[in-house]
Amino acid sequence: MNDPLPFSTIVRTRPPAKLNLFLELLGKRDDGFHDIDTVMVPIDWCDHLSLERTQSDSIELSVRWMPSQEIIACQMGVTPESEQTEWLAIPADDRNLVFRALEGFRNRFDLPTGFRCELLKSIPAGAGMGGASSDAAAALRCAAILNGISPNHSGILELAAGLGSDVPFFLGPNGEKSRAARATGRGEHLSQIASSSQFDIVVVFPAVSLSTARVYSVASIPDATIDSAAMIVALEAGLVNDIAFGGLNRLQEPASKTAPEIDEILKSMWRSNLLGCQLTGSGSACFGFARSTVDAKRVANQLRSQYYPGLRVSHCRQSMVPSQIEMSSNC
Ligand SMILES: C[C@](O)(CO)[C@H](O)COP(=O)(O)OP(=O)(O)OC[C@H]1O[C@@H](n2ccc(N)nc2=O)[C@H](O)[C@@H]1O
Ligand SMILES: Nc1ncnc2c1ncn2[C@@H]1O[C@H](COP(=O)(O)OP(=O)(O)OP(=O)(O)O)[C@@H](O)[C@H]1O
Repeated sequence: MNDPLPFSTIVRTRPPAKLNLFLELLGKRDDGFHDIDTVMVPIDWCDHLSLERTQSDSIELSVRWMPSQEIIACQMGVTPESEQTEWLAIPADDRNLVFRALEGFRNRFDLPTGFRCELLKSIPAGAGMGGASSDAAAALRCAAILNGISPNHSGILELAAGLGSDVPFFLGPNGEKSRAARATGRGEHLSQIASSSQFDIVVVFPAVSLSTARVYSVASIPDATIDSAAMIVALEAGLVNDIAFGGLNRLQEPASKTAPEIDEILKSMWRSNLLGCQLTGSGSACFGFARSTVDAKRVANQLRSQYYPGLRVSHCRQSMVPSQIEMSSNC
């Protein structure tokens, strides 16, 4: 453990979203979780997080949407106050996973000092894109660096797994840089997948957020489960057709029953000539692989105008976990 960095130091990072290219349910456990076999990739749809130490013993968190809540509400054809837009209201108190991560960090390392954190949101919430989990992992790593603790300290991994099943993925398997990983157990056991390709992916968020617990609660375990091995081979070989058409998400059916707009969006995505369209995580966001960068831009524009206002559509590429951290001084 080194000395903490000066109070004037600010660290910044861009927590990425994730997509589940493959997600099989292996069984329901006694602790209320499911054993899963999933393959995830980080993508370049990112939030922005900055963190500094403070002399107080508290956590100050501010959260706002980029470019603004009003612009996003306008794109989606909703008013920020309406009941259907709970996904726009991101809490800045102890309901926020970043707040809980920093609080857990202070307790775990017995810190007398506090944190000031600014979170700029871009990743849709309740979308199955792991936005809150990624923010929490980023907050833990930034907090570690500011306090002279290695981001690979075993305490960071323990805190991450305690915050949520998806959080460890955003630390990278064994803290190593990763473009794809397999997660098993309830999602906290990670292994690296040697993938170096970058694919063009169209990601679509319909204006609905889904509760992960609710989607799992109505899912059934298949009689015969499928293994992620073929997806891993396809990723390692960089074969976009095999990846796209080898996708599986066992939560897609229960999520579509909860939110019928998912099936409608998926049908439109298939019609626009994307390869292998499916739901990510517990939804509601869907994605499909494009045949080229030009095709991805064309399909994203087409879906945006077809549904305007009503969808958030983004042309994404694979990125990397953990996110890179930059340091500056406000002196
Ligand atoms: C759907 C995925 O995003 C796929 O990567 C994850 O499995 C969900 O991970 P997460 O959002 O971090 O979920 P957690 O916060 O750990 O759990 C929320 C709730 O989802 C259910 N849950 C979650 C993970 C899991 N393997 N089995 C479950 O049954 C449990 O009811 C749990 O109470
Ligand atoms: N930092 C955060 N960013 C976004 N939502 C947050 C955050 N902290 C807490 N939340 C709450 O968590 C819920 C959704 O979180 P998140 O965006 O991670 O869901 P998700 O995309 O379904 O994630 P997952 O893929 O892990 O299931 C929302 O109800 C939101 O209010």
